[in-house]
Amino acid sequence: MEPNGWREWTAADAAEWIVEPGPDDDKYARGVLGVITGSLDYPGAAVLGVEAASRAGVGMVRYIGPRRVAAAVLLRRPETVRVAGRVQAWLLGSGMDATRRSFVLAGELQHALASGVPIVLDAGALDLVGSHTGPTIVTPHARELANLLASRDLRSSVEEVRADPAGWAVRAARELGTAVLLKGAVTRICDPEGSRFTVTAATHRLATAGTGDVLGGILGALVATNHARFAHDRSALAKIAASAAWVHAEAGRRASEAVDGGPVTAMDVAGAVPAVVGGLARRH
Ligand SMILES: NC(=O)C1=CN([C@@H]2O[C@H](COP(=O)(O)OP(=O)(O)OC[C@H]3O[C@@H](n4cnc5c(N)ncnc54)[C@H](OP(=O)(O)O)[C@@H]3O)[C@@H](O)[C@H]2O)[C@@H](O)CC1
Ligand SMILES: Nc1ncnc2c1ncn2[C@@H]1O[C@H](COP(=O)(O)OP(=O)(O)O)[C@@H](O)[C@H]1O
Repeated sequence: MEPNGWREWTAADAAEWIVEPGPDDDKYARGVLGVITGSLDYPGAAVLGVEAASRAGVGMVRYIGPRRVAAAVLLRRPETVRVAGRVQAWLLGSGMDATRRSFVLAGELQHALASGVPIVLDAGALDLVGSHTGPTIVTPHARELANLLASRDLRSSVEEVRADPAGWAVRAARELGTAVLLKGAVTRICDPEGSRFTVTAATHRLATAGTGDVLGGILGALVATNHARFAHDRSALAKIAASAAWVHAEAGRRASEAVDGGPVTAMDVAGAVPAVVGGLARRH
């Protein structure tokens, strides 16, 4: 246990948030994840997030985004659905630039935020925190958190956030009124209710482009598949986020182990996710 109530999330904890499909389940009952990510500048973020969500186990992924980005997503994951419809959770913002948001995209994001379902806000959608209506988690790295807080008149710099990530994550959760997942070698997850969890990465090889987009996909999938539990547990989102970070860290470790401790790509991490999820499910 770290000071001030921070607790390292374990495999046993994460296993509680892996939902196994049953005989009465269909794709809708398991949970549908809506994804609005990627851009013409960063199409890969959409591909990686959808790949990771699909690999983490979800009923269906609906992808909304530019036609050319959607084509790249479908090339990799042809089971992705492009038709709008009901979802149990949204993943918004990876690979987007908040300063270059089209009118159409702004409308789609607002529609998702007004839906009342749980939301994961990443990268280029972090500025939209506050217009959410359902349980929401923001998933910044240190620079993104510093920028987000500065835009809310909470003076902070990336140096300050790096010097005291725990303190700034808690401050952000209080200020924003949402759960916070602050990425780093130690990922910190907290919420306004007082949840405080850490996930310590087993390999620093995760510090490579796109692994955060993979984390977003894993988290989106776990939120969608745990949708029925939000009504009974006010800290559900923080616990799900810690579980997603644990799955991500373990997938990174296994992907690197598979190449004798060598380098991993973001797609390698996504590829290792099914075995990690399977291993957790075996603990049930
Ligand atoms: N494949 C994909 O589609 C991927 C898509 N991705 C998507 O990209 C989006 C942007 O997210 P991000 O976290 O990369 O950028 P961000 O927080 O805006 O910080 C940028 C700052 O970094 C700094 N900087 C730049 N170069 C540097 C250097 N050599 N050495 C040191 N510093 C350097 C630079 O600061 P400066 O040059 O001013 O010092 C700049 O201000 C986001 O939507 C994400 O999802 C990513 O996941 C990657 C894979
Ligand atoms: N030094 C490190 N050691 C282990 N994991 C790290 C390290 N630095 C970053 N990570 C992890 O890698 C991921 C990077 O995410 P992010 O910063 O959003 O990058 P990107 O936008 O390129 O996907 C996060 O899950 C973070 O926790």
